[in-house]
Amino acid sequence: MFYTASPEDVVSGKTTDIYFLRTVEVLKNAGLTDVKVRAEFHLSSLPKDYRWGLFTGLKEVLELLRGRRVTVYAMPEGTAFYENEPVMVIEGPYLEFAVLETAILGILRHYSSISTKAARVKKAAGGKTCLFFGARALHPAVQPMADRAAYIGGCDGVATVKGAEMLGVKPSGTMPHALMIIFRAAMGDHTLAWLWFDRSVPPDVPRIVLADTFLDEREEALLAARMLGPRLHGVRLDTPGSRRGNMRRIVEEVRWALDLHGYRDVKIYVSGGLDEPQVAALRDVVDGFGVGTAIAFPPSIDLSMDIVEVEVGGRWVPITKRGKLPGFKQVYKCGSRRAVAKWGEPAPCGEPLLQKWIEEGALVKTPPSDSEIREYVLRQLAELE
Ligand SMILES: O=P(O)(O)OC[C@H]1C[C@H](OP(=O)(O)OP(=O)(O)O)[C@H](O)[C@@H]1O
Ligand SMILES: [Zn+2]
Repeated sequence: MFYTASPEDVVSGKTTDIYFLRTVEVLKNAGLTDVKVRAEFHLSSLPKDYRWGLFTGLKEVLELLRGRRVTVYAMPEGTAFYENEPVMVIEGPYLEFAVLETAILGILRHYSSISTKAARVKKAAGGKTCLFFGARALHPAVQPMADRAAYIGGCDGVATVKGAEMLGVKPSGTMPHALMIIFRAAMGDHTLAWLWFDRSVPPDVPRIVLADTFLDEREEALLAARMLGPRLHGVRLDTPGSRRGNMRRIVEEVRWALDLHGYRDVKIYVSGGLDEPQVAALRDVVDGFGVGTAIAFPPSIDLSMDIVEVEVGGRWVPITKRGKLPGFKQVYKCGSRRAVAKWGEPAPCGEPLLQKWIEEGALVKTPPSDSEIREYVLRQLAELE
């Protein structure tokens, strides 16, 4: 048995915090079943050193809310946002979505945390390829959403079959150290693993060999280049921490040696324990990165939901708990600046960001594809600090 919730559990509200079930009971007993609210999703403080967040997870939230008597306004999935900006607003009878608040926040926070970190790593990579290798850090049941979050956040590829299938892309990956270990033990020569890899995998799979298992990276890279010649697409250096020292110098030495021997086309990829600083430090000497744990377990984008208006006697009354800003708000993108204004007031500048996606339970706007969201994110990355 896996300790995972089924889609039915989620849609039926079974994954809710218990106090929402009790809240529903109390409101029903008090005859307050039809009170309509406007509930705003926002965050008060970004993680340390973060200047923006990336709003993702909307596609699944719309799936969850479809058919419920609510109207949903939200920034398009993949929009960069700042502190105290509403990213989404749910309007309708509170009891229509009270037991879904936990799930909605869980979807938005988990997606946005991974996507924001993926975007930061992709930005640190300065245009170089950045593959998400983090499946092994996660419970397999949620792994496809992590792949989607990393992909729409800007990663160029994902490594799992299921994640790639759901995204409609080919899975990206190279080979594990296990392959060379077995060939070394069973046939006395770990480089035979590369030969059998080349003979075995489909022709469209790039021949990227792991060149750090037993020998020095420069040595293994040259052995691979000599063995596979023009069939060798690249080498992956996943150097163990005990040998890592100055990774940049190791990469520069491998690059120099490959070029010296006429293998200028062989690319160099690096993986293993990478985060933003290491990616930024290596981006001018490598052709791409494999990043796992740092994206799979990112700092939390702490979105929260707060009621900001309640309908009383047919009129919307602004109301919030202390520390929040009452009232239904729109966010305007004014060039590189943002403005938040009361919904319905004249636009202070630029373009409104929150759009209507669901009206009274019916989807009124088609969500973009995952690759369109990723392109949208990459366009924004260029102007984000
Ligand atoms: O989570 P990260 O620290 O960013 O690491 C991500 C990489 C590194 C790891 O190497 P190994 O653990 O050696 O695994 P394998 O031999 O199976 O490639 C594996 O290749 C992951 O894809
Ligand atoms: Zn390994």
